[in-house]
Amino acid sequence: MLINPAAKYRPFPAVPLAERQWPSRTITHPPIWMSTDLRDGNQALIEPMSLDKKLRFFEKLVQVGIKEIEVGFPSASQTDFDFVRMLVEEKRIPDDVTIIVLTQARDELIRRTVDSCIGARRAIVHVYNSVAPVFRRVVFGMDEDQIVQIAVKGTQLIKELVAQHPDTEWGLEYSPESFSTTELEFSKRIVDAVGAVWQPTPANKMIVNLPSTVEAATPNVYADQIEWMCRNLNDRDSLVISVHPHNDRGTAVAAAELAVMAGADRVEGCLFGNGERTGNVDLVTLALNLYTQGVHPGLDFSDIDSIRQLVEECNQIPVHPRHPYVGDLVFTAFSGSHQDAIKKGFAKQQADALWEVPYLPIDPADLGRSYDAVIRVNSQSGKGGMAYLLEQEYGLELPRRLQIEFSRVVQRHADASGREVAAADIHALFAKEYFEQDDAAYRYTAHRMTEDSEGEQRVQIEVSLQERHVPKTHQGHGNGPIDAFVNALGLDIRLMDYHEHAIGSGADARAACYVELRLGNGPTLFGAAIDSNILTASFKAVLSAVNRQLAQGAQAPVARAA
Ligand SMILES: CC(=O)SCCNC(=O)CCNC(=O)[C@H](O)C(C)(C)COP(=O)(O)OP(=O)(O)OC[C@H]1O[C@@H](n2cnc3c(N)ncnc32)[C@H](O)[C@@H]1OP(=O)(O)O
Ligand SMILES: CC(C)C(=O)C(=O)O
Repeated sequence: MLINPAAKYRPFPAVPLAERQWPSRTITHPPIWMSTDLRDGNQALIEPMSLDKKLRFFEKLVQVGIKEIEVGFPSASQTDFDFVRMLVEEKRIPDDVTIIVLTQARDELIRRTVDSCIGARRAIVHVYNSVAPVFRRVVFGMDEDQIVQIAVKGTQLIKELVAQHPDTEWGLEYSPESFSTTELEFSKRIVDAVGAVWQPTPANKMIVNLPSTVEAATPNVYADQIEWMCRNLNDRDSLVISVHPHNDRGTAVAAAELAVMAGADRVEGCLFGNGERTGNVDLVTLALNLYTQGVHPGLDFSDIDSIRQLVEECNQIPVHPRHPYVGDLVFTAFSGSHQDAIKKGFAKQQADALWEVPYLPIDPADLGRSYDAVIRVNSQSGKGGMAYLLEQEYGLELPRRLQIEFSRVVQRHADASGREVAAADIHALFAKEYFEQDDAAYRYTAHRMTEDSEGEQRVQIEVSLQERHVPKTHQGHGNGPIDAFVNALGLDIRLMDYHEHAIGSGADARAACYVELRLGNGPTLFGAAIDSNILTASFKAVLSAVNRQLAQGAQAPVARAA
């Protein structure tokens, strides 16, 4: 890189726009969406789409609800020409959808383009020529008047040709290509000249598409340019002002949004931002950005994964895992504090209330994505993530202090493996630590209990256990079943906390119990168990905690203090 980039690159000049209005506007309704996936998107593919792929993509765009679809550059390739003919002849264009076909402003190309649409109910011929100084000088070697003549003559020819096919409702779209790097006065001049030929009316508008063919400035500059054009073009009420932002600086979405605030009525782009170089603006992100502001975009992305699948297949380009709204990882949190907040947010979120789940700008369910993938666990995760997964996948509602205790087990595992820990792995770790306990000192076998309504010591219990693989029976009594069980064990146990909940419902319901206790002077530790009988679950949970105490070095057995 250069020490002084100013020797090679110039800053983009600001637009002298007095009292610009767009910064204080908000977007309250969606623009007209135009998909150029089958044209700008297609021309940027390593392998352009086949007829079959184009058709499947077209049908998906229709299903999503896009009403203006640029279907190709029919004069450029036989496939594009054949595709337009197929749509027209096989009557595959719904009544409320309009096809658009692109052509350079060259006679033979215009003729073939108009031919491709004959018989269509409605079609828009999109004609362009590049107007920026560098194109005038380097590519065309023409002055401003000659460049205006290319556009004017092209429009005249289109007008003559379409007049010969009155059964089709024809529209015109004109793009001064490379608009955003062109002097505004010259862009106005050429657009007005095209309008003077086409003669649009408020009832029969002409589309003026103002592309940032190469994005060269911050989005506010583009917004200024659009507001300037909206203020200064002739017959504004007979025009649909369209924008076509490219993403060379990575700010196409912002540029499109600010341009709409500045007065653009229509946005051209591609699903997930395919298109020349860094792509066209991503229509999905734009639409869902609106949706998260409470404005329905008029497009349906409620099964966004199936849309992504089709687009990836047709474009042969994967969508990035961090792509807004659709990427594999965008509804996933690995870091502990994010997981904690998301878990709490989901727990508090009411179905019909305003969306308030921290870190998630949209409800994944609105896009047909599942909550399961929201939280994933690795070494950066805390208790919230693993607790969420255990609850969602296995119905285990761990009390808070148990979450803290068990998260250390998960953390050790994640650090050692260096990998993501799946929900099934977390459950296996939990089962090993609390349920299975390979070297358990005590294992529950059976119990018999009687309750006496008289006196203080009302519960009598006989407990059968395996103690270090030796069958033993103990008797005890207490003022409740757990008290009686603990007394029967004859160990110095102090119960600190107890939680239980049902897993499932009806005949298959089981009880989960979590018991926090201290054995002698040992640490306070949890035990956990699941059983179809709630008392058995709680006895097993006590033994689970005792076993963990002993495994961590407490003396066994510890005699109960007198
Ligand atoms: C910004 C955009 O995305 S615009 C869309 C771009 N898409 C495409 O180009 C994809 C399809 N294009 C093609 O297949 C071909 O370019 C074709 C069929 C359109 C034309 O092919 P060719 O006749 O071989 O010309 P080529 O591709 O080299 O284009 C350059 C010529 O077109 C002229 N030209 C370029 N744009 C325009 C225009 N909008 N209006 C009139 N002439 C133009 C150039 O001056 C140059 O003319 P020259 O050869 O006399 O110097
Ligand atoms: C044809 C025009 C609209 C274009 O694709 C561009 O300028 O990027």
